[in-house]
Parts: sequence; C-alpha cells; structure tokens
Amino acid sequence: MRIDVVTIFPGYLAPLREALLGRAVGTGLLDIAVHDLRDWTHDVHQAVDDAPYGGGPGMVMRPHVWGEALDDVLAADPRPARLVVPTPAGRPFTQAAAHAYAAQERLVFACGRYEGIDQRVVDHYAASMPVDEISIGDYVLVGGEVAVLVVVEAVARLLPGVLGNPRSAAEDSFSDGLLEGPAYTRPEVWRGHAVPEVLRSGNHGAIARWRRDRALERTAERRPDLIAALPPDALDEADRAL
Ligand SMILES: NC(=S)c1ccno1
Repeated sequence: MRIDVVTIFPGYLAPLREALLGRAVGTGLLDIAVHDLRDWTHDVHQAVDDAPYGGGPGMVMRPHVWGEALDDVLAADPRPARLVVPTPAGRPFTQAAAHAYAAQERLVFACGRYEGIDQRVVDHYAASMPVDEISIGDYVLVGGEVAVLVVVEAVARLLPGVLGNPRSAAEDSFSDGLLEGPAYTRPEVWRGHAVPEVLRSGNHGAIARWRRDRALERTAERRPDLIAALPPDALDEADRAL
C-alpha cells in the first residue's frame, strides 16, 4: 500500500517512521510519502489560506494550492487512490472503515488546517475518484495531521505481515461487534488483586465463555449502541442468559 500525506506541517507526521509503522515501511509493506503543501505556493509568503466568503472567524485553505498539490501527488503513482480528508464534519471513522482502507492500493490524505479546506477541492476530486471526509471523533483538533496518524496506524496494523501475530487483529475490539474484555498477565496477585481463577484453570471452553461474558458486560455498560447494532443472530442463548 502507498500512503501520501499532504500537509503544511510535515514534521507532525514523523511518528509514521517509528516502531510498527517504521518497520512496515522498512520491509516494504507500506510506502509513505509526506508532502509540504507550501511547495505548491508561488508567492513570497507561501500563502495557503484566505478569509472565508460570507465572513466568519478564521481562514479557509485556498483551492488552487490544493488543486496543484493533489494533481501532482495523484499523478506520481498510477495506482487507484482514495482521497481521505479528516474533518470534524466527516463521517465516523470506524474499525470497519479501517478494514476497508486496508484493502485499498493507495490512500492520499489531505490535512486541513484553520477552518478547513475550500469545499470545492473535495467536490472537484469526488467527480473522478473516491473521496471520504472522515472524523476520528466528536471533537475539534487544530488540524488533520493527528487524525491521519490515528487512521494510518489503525489501517497499517491490519495489513498482512505488519502485526507479529495476525490473530491480534482478528480478535480486536469491534472484530465481533463488541469491546474487548479485561486482560491479565503475571503475577497472579498484584497489590492484593488476583487474576480471575478461570484464566488459570486451563479450561479453554470456560475461559472462552468467561471472556465473552466480560466483553458483553463491558459493551453493554460502555457502548450500548454497539449491542443495539449487533445482527439478530450475533448473540447465542448463553449470551442472552448473561
Ligand atoms: N475530529 C477530526 S477528524 C478533526 C480533524 C480536524 N479537527 O478535528
């Protein structure tokens, strides 16, 4: 997979070269290119924003700079790309979306700043390629860069070969529509808190049942919306008896 990120703060994306993502790049599983939007400005001030039509606070990022940048970035690789624009006004980015993105050959991220990118940029490219305006949560950041780090990590870990144990991704929170339950490791007792006995029993059936029950309880308590969204056949008789 190739990932391009266009931003006015390339340094914000440095973590993409670290740890798991850095190894994925090093082994060729991931190809990441970060581009400075200001490289496509032509004025001495390298202006990328201007006052909003209709008035209001803040500045809006100028369409012609973005158009020149995205034209060049998209033309740099023949693989079909999906343009992804993080914005508080976007559709929620979910684990399902992460899996969908992991199947893409190429993702191009446009990082907005200020009050965002002139809407005509999204509208223009949406006429010729898939474009997603996505949000990582109901809060407002200073720009899209941090959201890109979140999305790229959520996607990259799903790529074959990136995680040491592929079962980790298969048993993620949300993989079965539920939150993951609690996890424990040694020592058996820590500051008077003992590991649940069933986890030390070696009874794999009982352990699986206990883990499922704890996941159902946690999800019902913290995210009842996920329970409500489960398909009718998702809960078996034992689940319903909980
Ligand atoms: N919530 C998201 S994705 C965002 C982007 C910029 N500010 O907030």
